[in-house]
Amino acid sequence: PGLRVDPVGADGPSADVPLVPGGVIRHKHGYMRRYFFPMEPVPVILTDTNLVKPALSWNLEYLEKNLGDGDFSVFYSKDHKFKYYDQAKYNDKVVPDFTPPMSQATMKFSEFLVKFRQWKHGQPRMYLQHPLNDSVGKAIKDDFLAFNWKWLESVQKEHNWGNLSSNLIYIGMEGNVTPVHYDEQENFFAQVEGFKRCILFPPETFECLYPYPVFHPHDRQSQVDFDKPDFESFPKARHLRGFECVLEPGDVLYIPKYWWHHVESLLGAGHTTSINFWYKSGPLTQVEYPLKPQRKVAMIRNLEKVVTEALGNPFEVGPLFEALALGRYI
Ligand SMILES: O=C(O)C(=O)C[C@H](CCCc1ccccc1)C(=O)O
Ligand SMILES: [Zn+2]
Repeated sequence: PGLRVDPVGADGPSADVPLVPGGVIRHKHGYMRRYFFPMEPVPVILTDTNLVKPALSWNLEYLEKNLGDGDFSVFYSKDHKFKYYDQAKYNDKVVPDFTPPMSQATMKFSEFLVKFRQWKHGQPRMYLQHPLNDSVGKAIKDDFLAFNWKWLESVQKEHNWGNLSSNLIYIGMEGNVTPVHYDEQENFFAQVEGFKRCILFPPETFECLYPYPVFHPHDRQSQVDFDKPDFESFPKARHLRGFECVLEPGDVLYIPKYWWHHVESLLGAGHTTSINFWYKSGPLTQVEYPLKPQRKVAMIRNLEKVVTEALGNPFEVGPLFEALALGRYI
């Protein structure tokens, strides 16, 4: 459905779409940021699961009235990117000069809403990301219980997944971006309000997305900046090809474990609300050959951990793998 029109054409960006450096692409519901790689449609979006049907009434007023008086985690970013970092790895100080790219605050939902509504372009953007837990009000609890758990449990059983680990609710500003990363859990991503573009890459794209070392706070995130790609440092990023879709309220996207995904809230389309369902993986299945890319990524992660631990210094890992491979394996 997205129309690729040149933003300076007749339909140029409307007043509320800030001049985006790389340009924007018109979509029927708003604008998408333009990136350097080709994309094709995600083949399957689940539109009839009724997974979060009761939540389709969760507009901000309803949430303010019913979310209860708990504290919520809100992230701030000076730009549009909310690049996740692992606080524990940050505390380990393995990467001495790491500066967190976003700050975090906790606040009541009503306080969040006030700040969220008075936001102006140029101010730090906000992204509420919080686990749905039993601190919420009764109406939300009832809605939550009325999610289509029957369907979820049938999929979980059919694919031998582990337990549901968490449901997070995400409330983002239009234009917010979660940069490309992978998670180590299966994920059913449900869109509740607004329009979210998801760009997916299969696990074997590891070689073109150059994830940070596992001990880095940005473990599982790509070093490639989609807004300003550094092809000198990351030459294979030139070969990126993604799958994209724009999720509408009620849509569910299956994001398989180890699949890379970039998520952005459409510009000019208002705030977004999403709920994800992360599942731990089930019991390790029989190793089958040829090895699936997911298995190779897991192997690489284990090798990095073992070798870093054994060397006692992450900066010796590169030289060791060079000595092992150069002129011998490559
Ligand atoms: O559901 C998912 O997996 C997503 O990535 C959804 C994404 C926010 C996730 C925040 C995050 C980013 C990196 C590591 C852990 C958590 C969005 O909707 O913006
Ligand atoms: Zn994710």
